[in-house]
Amino acid sequence: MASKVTFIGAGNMAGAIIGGMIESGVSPDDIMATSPSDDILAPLRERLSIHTATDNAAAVAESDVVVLAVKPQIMREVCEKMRDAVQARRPLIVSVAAGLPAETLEHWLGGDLPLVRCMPNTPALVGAGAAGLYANANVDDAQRRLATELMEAVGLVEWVDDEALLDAVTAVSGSAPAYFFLMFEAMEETGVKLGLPADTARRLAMQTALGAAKMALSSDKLPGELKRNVMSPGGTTERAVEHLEEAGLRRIMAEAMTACADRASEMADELGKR
Ligand SMILES: NC(=O)C1=CN([C@@H]2O[C@H](COP(=O)(O)OP(=O)(O)OC[C@H]3O[C@@H](n4cnc5c(N)ncnc54)[C@H](O)[C@@H]3O)[C@@H](O)[C@H]2O)C=CC1
Ligand SMILES: O=C(O)[C@@H]1CCC=N1
Repeated sequence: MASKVTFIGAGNMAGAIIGGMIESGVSPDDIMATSPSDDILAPLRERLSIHTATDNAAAVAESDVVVLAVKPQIMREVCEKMRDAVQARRPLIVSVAAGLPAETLEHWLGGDLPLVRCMPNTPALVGAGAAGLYANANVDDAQRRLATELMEAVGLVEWVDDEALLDAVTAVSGSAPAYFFLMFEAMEETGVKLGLPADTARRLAMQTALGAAKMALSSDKLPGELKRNVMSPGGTTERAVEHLEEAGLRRIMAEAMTACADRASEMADELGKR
């Protein structure tokens, strides 16, 4: 991608996408990141050789794509301060913020802009991200391809036609790395109780998750069948899976993911007022 991409905000999510982009071969010369604090930018400059700036408006003036990657709570102030620069340049805007509606973001930036809302996740850092994307009516085909190219550099891309579905994407992939990290913690704790050294239990649990995901992605069988293939009748897995089902794992996942999606829509109500 020869387009100049500027990340407004250089935290966990921007850092993950930038790291993944560079890993996939995008030139650091085409990437800029901004933050009010040079303490955050200096390591990115030194480690990844990207451009950095503390002035958002100046950074926008040279960009083809502007990725909004600050916390939702400060987004309004950040957008309004760079509004004139955005209107002068009219780049493709890509927001990765949870909750905030495209129309509100566009309005804060002065209106009539091509804007893609994206819900990514941090495994983008290792090229294994999973992102949902939604385009507003001003986004043309070339800009849609550009957003796809940007996010495909760091993982899987799924477009949704209904913006409200991004809340579901947040529950299924945006927030979901944390569910698996929690599972790793729980599996390690139990592995230790069962006598394994902590690092052995951790490595085995993580490698097993990687193997299960890789196997399910490359198989033409559905996960239920792959699960049954591990469950020998009267064997060990059957005992564990029966326990998970009886203890309500499906209900717990449904409640947690619904709470996640509800929070995204609540954030839109709290922060997305125009
Ligand atoms: N962390 C995650 O797993 C995911 C985060 N997101 C979204 O990404 C966005 C950023 O989240 P994180 O990276 O986790 O937060 P973070 O707190 O790690 O990063 C935010 C960055 O914004 C910078 N910043 C603060 N004020 C600024 C300003 N005026 N101008 C430019 N930069 C400024 C901060 O220095 C910081 O580097 C949020 O909107 C969040 O909803 C979306 C999907 C996943
Ligand atoms: O927890 C959050 O609000 C952000 C959005 C999705 C993942 N992290």
